[in-house]
Amino acid sequence: MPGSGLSNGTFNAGKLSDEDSLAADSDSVVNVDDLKKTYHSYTWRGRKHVQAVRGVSLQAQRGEVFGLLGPNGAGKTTLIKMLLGVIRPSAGRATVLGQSIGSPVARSRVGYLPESLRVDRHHTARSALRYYGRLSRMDAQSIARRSDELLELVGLRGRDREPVVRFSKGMYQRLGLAQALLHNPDLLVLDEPTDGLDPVGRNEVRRVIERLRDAGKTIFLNSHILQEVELVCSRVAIMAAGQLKAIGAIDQLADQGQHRVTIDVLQTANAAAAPHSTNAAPHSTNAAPDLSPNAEPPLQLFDQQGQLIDLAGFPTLQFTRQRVAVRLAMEYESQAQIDQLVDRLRQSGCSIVGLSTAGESLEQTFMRLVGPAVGSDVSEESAVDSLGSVDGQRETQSQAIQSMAVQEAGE
Ligand SMILES: Nc1ncnc2c1ncn2[C@@H]1O[C@H](COP(=O)(O)OP(=O)(O)OP(=O)(O)O)[C@@H](O)[C@H]1O
Repeated sequence: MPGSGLSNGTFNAGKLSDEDSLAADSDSVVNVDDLKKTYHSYTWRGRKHVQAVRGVSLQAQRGEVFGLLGPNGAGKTTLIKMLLGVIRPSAGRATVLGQSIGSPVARSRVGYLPESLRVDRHHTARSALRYYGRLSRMDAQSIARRSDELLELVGLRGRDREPVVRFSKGMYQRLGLAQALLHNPDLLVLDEPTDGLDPVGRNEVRRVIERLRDAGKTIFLNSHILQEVELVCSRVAIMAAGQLKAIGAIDQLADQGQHRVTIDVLQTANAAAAPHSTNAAPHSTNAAPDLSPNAEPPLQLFDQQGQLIDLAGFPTLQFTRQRVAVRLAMEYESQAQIDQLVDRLRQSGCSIVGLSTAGESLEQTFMRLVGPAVGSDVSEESAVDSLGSVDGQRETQSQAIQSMAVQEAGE
């Protein structure tokens, strides 16, 4: 990667031009209806079919940052390629800004930042933008004007005449954002825009994304970095095995999951480690029992009279010893479960010194919905990646358009 070891330079996101603030046609910028893609390929063992996308429907509204999440092989890149018009769907329908995907008008209004943009070493940021502008058939005057605005926007104004080999990865990605914005698209498709960036670089790219969102651009963001998605996206779609597992605001998705309560009980002489008693069901823990000779016996709670507190009604309770407390934690579905546990502890004379509840993180939501990583259905043995040298995640915009022609000719 160019520019390794060099600083990012001072970053000052510039102002957006009126052109950037242009409103899109309608509120539904991306409209996907039961979209499907099956890849067919031939090997010496016969024909293979990979159902990469199996009936996905979703909408992204104007001005929102929409996150697309999913494990490897979920079908995200295939979906993005269909939206960009790089490959044709096998079935279903989709529009971008009211135009059929793949149509020249739709393509002219979509900007794409591939995962790993390749810019020739000899280019400066300015000459690279000139090159991409010419590819998009922009005239020299428009290229110069847009370059000024965009270099300001992405914070590269003072560094625009340096060769890109001196750029850090963050600067490089910001240049990538500028090239994706050159023709002033209404929809931006960003593939892993912050992958491999340090926290400063991530923050810089995030700030540009936020400015674009505030200016009314719609952003479709494919990212593996869940924290990133949590920070910048208003809604997310979670895909696995070619299907949509969930779609909605991050809070909404998390609300459907389990919540966890943690209660700290003051550790007295009575609430100490002890072997299981026979007069009550043992407090369960999800962890496998440690059977080694030096293992500590499981923690249990005793009342003031030294009797084991019966907590068998709370089978998922887990215990950990804190400095001055014993921490009880369990998943709960209703407030009543917390009330019952608190009542039980108080009736037994326990002093509660802390209680907190927490919802799911996006990562927990993701794991709940997706589980262990799963790939798409393959009708025979393993999937074959027939894209060969045309790896969509590494394409520049112009290469993407060229590859579309190649793909379409082949289909
Ligand atoms: N050109 C192709 N020919 C045959 N199968 C393909 C082709 N492109 C992708 N696939 C298969 O389609 C499925 C979905 O792939 P896709 O690249 O869309 O997933 P993804 O979610 O983007 O994964 P990743 O995050 O790893 O990029 C996978 O099983 C993949 O092997």
